[in-house]
Amino acid sequence: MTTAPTASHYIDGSYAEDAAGTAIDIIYPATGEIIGRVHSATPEMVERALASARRAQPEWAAMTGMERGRILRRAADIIRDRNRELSILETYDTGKPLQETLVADATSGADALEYFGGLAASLAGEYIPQPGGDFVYTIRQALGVCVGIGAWNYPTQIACWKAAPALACGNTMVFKPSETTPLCALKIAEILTEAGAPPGVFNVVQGLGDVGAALVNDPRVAKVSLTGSVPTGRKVYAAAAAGMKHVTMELGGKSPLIVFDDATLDDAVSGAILGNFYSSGQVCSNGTRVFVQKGIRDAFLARLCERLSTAKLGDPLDEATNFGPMVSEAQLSIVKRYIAKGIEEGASLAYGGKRQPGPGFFLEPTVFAGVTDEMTIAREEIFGPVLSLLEFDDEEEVIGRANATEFGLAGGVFTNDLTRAHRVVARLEAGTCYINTYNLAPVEAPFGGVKASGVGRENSKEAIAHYSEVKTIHVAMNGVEAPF
Ligand SMILES: NC(=O)c1ccc[n+]([C@@H]2O[C@H](COP(=O)([O-])OP(=O)(O)OC[C@H]3O[C@@H](n4cnc5c(N)ncnc54)[C@H](O)[C@@H]3O)[C@@H](O)[C@H]2O)c1
Ligand SMILES: C[N+](C)(C)CCCC=O
Repeated sequence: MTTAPTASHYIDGSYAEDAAGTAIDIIYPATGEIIGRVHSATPEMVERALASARRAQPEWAAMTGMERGRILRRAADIIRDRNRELSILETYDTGKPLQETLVADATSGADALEYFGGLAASLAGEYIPQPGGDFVYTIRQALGVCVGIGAWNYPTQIACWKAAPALACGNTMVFKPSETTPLCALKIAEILTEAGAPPGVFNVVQGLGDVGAALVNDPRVAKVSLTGSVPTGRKVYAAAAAGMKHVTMELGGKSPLIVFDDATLDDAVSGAILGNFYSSGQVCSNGTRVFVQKGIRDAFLARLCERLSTAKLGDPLDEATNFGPMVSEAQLSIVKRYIAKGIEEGASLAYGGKRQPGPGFFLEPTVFAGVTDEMTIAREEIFGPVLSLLEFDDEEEVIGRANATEFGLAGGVFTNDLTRAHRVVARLEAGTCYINTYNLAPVEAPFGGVKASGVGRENSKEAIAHYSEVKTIHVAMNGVEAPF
């Protein structure tokens, strides 16, 4: 399978190239080898993409929801048919194990296209009766040209989670993938064209933050949806506000996962594994602050370390591998610095912590015990396979500590006392909470954060409100009275 893309960008229904743009190497995280190259979009490419999206939008919005939905659902079918090929590409782009990408990436993208394709025909307004037979009705209209900007951990999923609701509502999109993972969004663009999306409906341009900023600042853009870190979110939100644009911000987290004494031990350990080591820990919603009640603490730590010793690190294309490399040397270095900081500040390294010898960006799953709330590893998003274990005594205490963060993406609780479970999640300051499970994100359910972790929601019917506007129309049936 060739991984090198046909060209860097996808504009107006076909691939486009401008070699004048700065070259960006595509590096396979498992070997460190360069497997392709794209060029950052020049101002001319950005202009072509925005002009194409602008041109295509009225015609796309004028199609019925049924017609748009049919195209999105066809794209979902094509993605499912090519799941293996797309999953391999996702693995080359990110390094995530094929075992994982086969079930979590293109499939999640297909779910989004199928779900919003199904909703597209039902996007309707309201009829509101008024005195004397007058009435008001509302219609739901597209915003116009939307910009999507992606992070590197879920390149296919992020492209689809943004494109599907945007396109279902009659918007067009210019999407900029992360510079670290430029491959997968191009395939989604190609597939949407194959499914019947007119030229310009979904465009992809490559580049770093400057290209993202050029898109966000363009006056033709009505909405910006970013998946990325909080610092980038602050910049993008501010730039969008200057243009009074709509935003969706899917940002970082430092989520609490609370394990009470009465939890089923192996389920709680499974939750901690899913919430810390899936995608080598590079997941926004990860429950990286694992608060364990004192009575179960030793058993939890022992069982966690025992189960981590069975993780299979290695070639991500081998379907037996369940723990892959970090996405890049740069991200690995960031995480190694956090590990060093954890040791320096007095946390006890209970498992892992070392880079694997050989090529690629492999880092062992890492567990710190004896972590306190003030330590850097308990406060900052690490975005790597590092779990911090903190101890607690009682419910009231742990809720206060869990909420003592600027982030608010997710939170979880493991307990067999379901009354307590509901009581605790009701008080967690988080957009998505889990009871006796962790890190699920089906397309039918809203996903997003509160506090610094984000604005708006992706997925579910909630996303429709973030990609459309309501127009109110007042109709008089009995003439018009005026004071003079
Ligand atoms: N909440 C979620 O759903 C979610 C999902 C995945 C990742 N994330 C977060 O993403 C982060 C990791 O991804 P990352 O390192 O790619 O994030 P990042 O913030 O460095 O970059 C995200 C994207 O923004 C672009 N960008 C950077 N500066 C910009 C600017 N000034 N204007 C416009 N665009 C700009 C980048 O090129 C990239 O495409 C983590 O914080 C993680 O928690 C959040
Ligand atoms: C589907 N997951 C695993 C919750 C990932 C959502 C996107 C965050 O990084």
